Amino acid sequence: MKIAGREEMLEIERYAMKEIGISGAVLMEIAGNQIAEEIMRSYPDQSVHITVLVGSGNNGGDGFVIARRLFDAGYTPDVWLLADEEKLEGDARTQYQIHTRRKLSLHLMEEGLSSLDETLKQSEVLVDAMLGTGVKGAVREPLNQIIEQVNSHDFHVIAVDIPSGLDCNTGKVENVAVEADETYAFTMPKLGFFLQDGPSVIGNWQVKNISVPEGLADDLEMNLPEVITRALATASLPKRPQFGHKGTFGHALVFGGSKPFVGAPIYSAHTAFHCGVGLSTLVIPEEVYPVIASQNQTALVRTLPSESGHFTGAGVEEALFEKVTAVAIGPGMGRFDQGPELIRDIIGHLDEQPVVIDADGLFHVKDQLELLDRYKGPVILTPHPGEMATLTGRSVAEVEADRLDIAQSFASEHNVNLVLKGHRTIVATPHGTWVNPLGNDALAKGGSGDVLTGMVTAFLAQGAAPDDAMRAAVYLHAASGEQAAIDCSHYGVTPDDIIASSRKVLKQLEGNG
Ligand SMILES: NC(=O)C1=CN([C@@H]2O[C@H](COP(=O)(O)OP(=O)(O)OC[C@H]3O[C@@H](n4cnc5c(N)ncnc54)[C@H](OP(=O)(O)O)[C@@H]3O)[C@@H](O)[C@H]2O)[C@@H](O)CC1
Ligand SMILES: [K+]
Repeated sequence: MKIAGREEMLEIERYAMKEIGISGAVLMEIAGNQIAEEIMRSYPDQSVHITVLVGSGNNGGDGFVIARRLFDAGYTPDVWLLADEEKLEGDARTQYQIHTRRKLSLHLMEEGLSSLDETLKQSEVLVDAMLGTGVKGAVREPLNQIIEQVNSHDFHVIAVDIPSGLDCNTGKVENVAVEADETYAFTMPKLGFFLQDGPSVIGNWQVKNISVPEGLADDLEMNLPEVITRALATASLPKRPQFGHKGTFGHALVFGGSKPFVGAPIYSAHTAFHCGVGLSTLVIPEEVYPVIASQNQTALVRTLPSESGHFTGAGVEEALFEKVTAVAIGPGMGRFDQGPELIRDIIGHLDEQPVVIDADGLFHVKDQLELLDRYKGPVILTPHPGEMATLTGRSVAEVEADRLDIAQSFASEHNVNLVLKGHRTIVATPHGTWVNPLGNDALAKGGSGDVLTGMVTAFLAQGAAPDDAMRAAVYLHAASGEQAAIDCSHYGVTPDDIIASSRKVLKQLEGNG
């Protein structure tokens, strides 16, 4: 499922009208109908109090269609036009004229905001058709006040195409946006659903087909990001030959650990084991061996010389990587002077196996990014926004404000594969970008990233291509977090719970495939 911005939606709409010959009024009619039908399905009792708030653009035009369809079906919605009638033009004006010529009831702004608030107080369902993809900048008077009023009430809010006030491209809410329970997006979800403030205002979202095929985006050669749907995640999992032996399923090697961080590499190696690898091996500093060995039951353990609880950089040799099919560097590794050299040395000894770099592995690689482009095998980086800021020399705020573009351009510029973690994790390769629609606060905990590293490494070790491995892993990780929160509460989820839930989720995905 592709994700579109404002300009792409306009281009697709233009194409549908000009080249396919579906007029704007027809598109609007289908769009409005689709949402009216959803409302009627959810609220079969026609006495339900529905309020439709209509703005001056085409989003408002959709609102008029929804209202008319509801009247036709025996409902009596309160419809408010929140703009000057003179301002309406084009298809929105046509819909307004149909509404008024049919003498369907309509409230106007002259009635005043307090009268609108009286209506809102009695409403059970609110349809937000004030502003759509065409919003520019901060919401102006009086709509900003009206949106605040709307948000202060406790009714079911249905946003038409996008919650009013949310920027379609950036996901930024400049001053105020409708907090929707449900958003019905036409043709495609919008970029803003997944960025910045978007996830917190869109509620549950669904796409409605309005007779504009999604494939049009490809015909128009739009290189759009895609949503990692459950089906895509399932298709991205490595295939498992039924009669394989442990050698068939790969060998993941995790380089990490230090005195303060003994748990991290264990989580990664342990996760890899739970996600299907035949073997996983931990390579850790000698001094932490006793602690790690006592806590680890699934991975083989190798040690390298250490000093003050960190690797010294010595001891990396080819034999470490024999029969290894994917390597993760970084979990719990910490920062130490020889770090950059150690990373160079590890990569220098690899034989084109995929390499995942995470945590302080990223810190050690930040000043030698050319190493990544030069390496002949696939490189996968899994930064959180802070690590991405370090890699790019920007602030965390800058990274968060422009996640998608920063991830896309970093992947292309350095010829790497990137998982930019966050509330809506982004997967970027030099050839494409995907957005994970899942994830919750239960994942925001130390150790959760190490589990994700283990998942990506596991799928790579089993032969998945980098984009497949990253998509499968980020989806599985987030779905496991959601499942764990159901089982153990949002407060109580630990990395071990995410690992345990991942088996449940994998089982569901296996059933889907
Ligand atoms: N694409 C498709 O295939 C289809 C699209 N469709 C629908 O069209 C929608 C896009 O419609 P659109 O382009 O007319 O823009 P829309 O969101 O109604 O807003 C424009 C109005 O908002 C106003 N306004 C702007 N900023 C503002 C602010 N900060 N504060 C206050 N006001 C502000 C602006 O006023 P102005 O700034 O010009 O004075 C103007 O009046 C789309 O979301 C979907 O619902 C469907 O009908 C079917 C097919
Ligand atoms: K809207």
